[in-house]
Amino acid sequence: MTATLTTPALRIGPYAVDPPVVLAPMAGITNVAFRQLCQEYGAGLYVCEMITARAVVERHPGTMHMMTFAEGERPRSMQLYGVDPKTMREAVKIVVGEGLADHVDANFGCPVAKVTRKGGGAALPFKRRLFADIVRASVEAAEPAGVPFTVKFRVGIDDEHHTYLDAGRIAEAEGASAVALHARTAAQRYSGQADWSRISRLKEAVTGIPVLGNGDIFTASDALRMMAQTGCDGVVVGRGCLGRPWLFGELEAAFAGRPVPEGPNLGEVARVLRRHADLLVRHDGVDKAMRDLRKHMAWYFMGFPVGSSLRRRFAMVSAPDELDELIGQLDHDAPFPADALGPRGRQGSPGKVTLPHGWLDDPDDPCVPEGADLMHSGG
Ligand SMILES: Cc1cc2nc3c(=O)[nH]c(=O)nc-3n(C[C@H](O)[C@H](O)[C@H](O)COP(=O)(O)O)c2cc1C
Repeated sequence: MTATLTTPALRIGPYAVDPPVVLAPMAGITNVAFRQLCQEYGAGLYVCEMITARAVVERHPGTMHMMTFAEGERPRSMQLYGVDPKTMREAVKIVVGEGLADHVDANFGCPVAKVTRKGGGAALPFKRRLFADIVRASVEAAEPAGVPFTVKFRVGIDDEHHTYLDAGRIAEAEGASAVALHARTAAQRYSGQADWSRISRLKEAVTGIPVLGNGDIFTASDALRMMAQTGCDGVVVGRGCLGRPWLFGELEAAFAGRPVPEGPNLGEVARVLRRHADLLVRHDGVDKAMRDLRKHMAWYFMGFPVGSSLRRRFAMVSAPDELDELIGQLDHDAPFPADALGPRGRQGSPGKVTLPHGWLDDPDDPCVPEGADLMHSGG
């Protein structure tokens, strides 16, 4: 039986997301060029890099540039990060009111110390009332324009402080259009395995809006397995598509019950890499494009027979001509490595989550520390 026969269509507000696949927001990765590249392989919902709510309100020029979408990219899906209801309301009002976004997601999953130390990211859902206030304020700002607001979070701070079931119930009660769970705690960072049984439990707790599952989808069959095992309404794919934008084509085929195409050989990967470079140059100019592309090189060549000195040269490429010259040196016939599981991107080791003093003493204390809405990148 195929997933299409067992899986009802995913709807997020007014949008049918078919196949039920979402590109995870990834800071420094899911810019307009990368989204466009992924969208060339398959349909789904493609979320932009995380944008700081305060920077939107202050109309930070770099932030406004991050809100670039390709012509015809619909829905324009934007993730915001904020820690207080007022700033989030204002930011949502701006991006919705000025027609910059058709879907707004909020990031409550960031485990980075400089964020959790201020009570943001994955620390925030522990403060149930504050979390509810932020969701309500954002929904109130988005709803009049018919723009759905969704929420992404982790299992909790650590194994002693799980927040996901309450976060899901609160988000639903306050009018969110869907929730997405990265099935790890903040203390886990990206280590170990995502615990998909948490997604099943969230699905039982949240019955009126779609529940999206996230964590460790590296192949199309992982996605089908997550849907079948957890009953989730859709999947969110992060590190699995790094250096592998064609994964979205494989997901589309799998969800339609078609055979999943073979992975590309090295020559085809080089063509994808070249296309990625072109898209980046078009949006950002050569210098920024090459800087951005360099971080994707190791992911593109993962498992392929590319010598270390050639890899190093790719990782320092500074111009499209040079890229072409290096591509010419690759063994284009090298087949896709059958045993490569795919790039895991950043893994990070587990560790204690840095929190504001006394944060865990009172889960309902809605205080926000001074200067909490800091600029940052990371998820
Ligand atoms: C480089 C990188 C940047 C990320 N940035 C964000 C972010 O800005 N917002 C967010 O909600 N999650 C962010 N994440 C987390 C992913 O969206 C996703 O939840 C996580 O990678 C788990 O999914 P995966 O196992 O498919 O990678 C980031 C992850 C990575 C690897």
